[in-house]
Amino acid sequence: MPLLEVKGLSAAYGLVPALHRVDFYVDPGEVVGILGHNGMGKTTLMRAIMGFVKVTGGEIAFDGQSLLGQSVNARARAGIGLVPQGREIFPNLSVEENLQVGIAGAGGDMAGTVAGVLDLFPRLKRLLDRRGGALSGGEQQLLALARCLCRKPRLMLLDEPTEGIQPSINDEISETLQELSRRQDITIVLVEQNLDFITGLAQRVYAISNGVLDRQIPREQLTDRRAVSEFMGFVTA
Ligand SMILES: Nc1ncnc2c1ncn2[C@@H]1O[C@H](COP(=O)(O)OP(=O)(O)OP(=O)(O)O)[C@@H](O)[C@H]1O
Repeated sequence: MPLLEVKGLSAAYGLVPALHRVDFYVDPGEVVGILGHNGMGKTTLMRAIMGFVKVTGGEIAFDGQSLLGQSVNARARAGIGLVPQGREIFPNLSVEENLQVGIAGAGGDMAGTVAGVLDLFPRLKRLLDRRGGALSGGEQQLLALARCLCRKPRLMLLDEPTEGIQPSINDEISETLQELSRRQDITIVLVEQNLDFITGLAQRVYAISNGVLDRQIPREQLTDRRAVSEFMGFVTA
């Protein structure tokens, strides 16, 4: 059974449609990529799964249970974690405090959880006392990923983790996510415009274009930029 199954999902902002009958699934342990240009509906899709965007039709099932009608908090408790675009961190808290703040009061071994997550982020380990706002964009993205992991999600939704980030840190983010998917029982859905990043990580890749997501890009075509452009809704000359 898929861990996440999205069927015929539609969403709109007022009268303007943003997602049209989106269909895809993610099996447990997979890294699935969704490739799309600006404004094609990637963020809307991630936010709809997390419960921030009202859906107008279709179904989202997580672990066999419908998510529709469930609050954002209930979805988070069920094991879904969103790392939003724009690296949601607290700029005035230190790196260490940023990691603690989301799980304070949740019970359990907070120090152990933070230490376990930091094992995957050697760069952050060296910056524990640095204010979030004084980190580079790439370091902030690593911190946003680490913050999400402290809540021990089973499914991570990543909204354009490489946006505006230096290629050198992209490689580090990619390696961290690869290591994470090898080491832990975690499933990842990643929306991106960055083809190289997505093909380096994802086992399967879908294309989203104008809110329509119904086609997986065959693995062997991911190296053919013209074919990928066509899947993304732009036919090159
Ligand atoms: N709050 C909103 N109100 C009205 N329209 C919106 C809102 N948010 C997004 N849209 C519109 O919905 C469509 C999809 O936007 P979305 O942010 O999901 O795209 P995206 O693929 O994530 O783009 P980007 O790569 O630029 O972040 C766009 O046409 C956008 O203008």
